Amino acid sequence: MSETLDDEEVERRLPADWERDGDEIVRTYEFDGYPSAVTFVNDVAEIAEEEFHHPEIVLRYDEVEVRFTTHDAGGITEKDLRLADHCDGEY
Ligand SMILES: C[C@H](O)[C@H](O)[C@H]1CNC2=NC(N)=NC(=O)C2=N1
Repeated sequence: MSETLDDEEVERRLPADWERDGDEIVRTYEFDGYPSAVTFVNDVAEIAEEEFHHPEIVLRYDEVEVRFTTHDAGGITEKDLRLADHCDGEY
């Protein structure tokens, strides 16, 4: 099982544009409209399934909020940081 990262390491390694919210990391991506937001959600869902590490996603008209935490570990792990990078790569 993945080990949770300590506060300093999360702060140091959190990708730009991501924030920490308790035991989660979160980023809100902005889009020019709903269709492109939905496309992004599908891209994220594909990666999440490939990596078997799934975010909470809130789909709004022109933005998508993505939240990661590692439920199995009860906090933020390497997996969350890695998936955050994957999501940024799809944006
Ligand atoms: C049984 C457990 O849900 C699975 O091992 C996977 C599925 N996707 C997951 N996604 C996230 N974000 N955290 C997990 O701990 C996790 N676990």
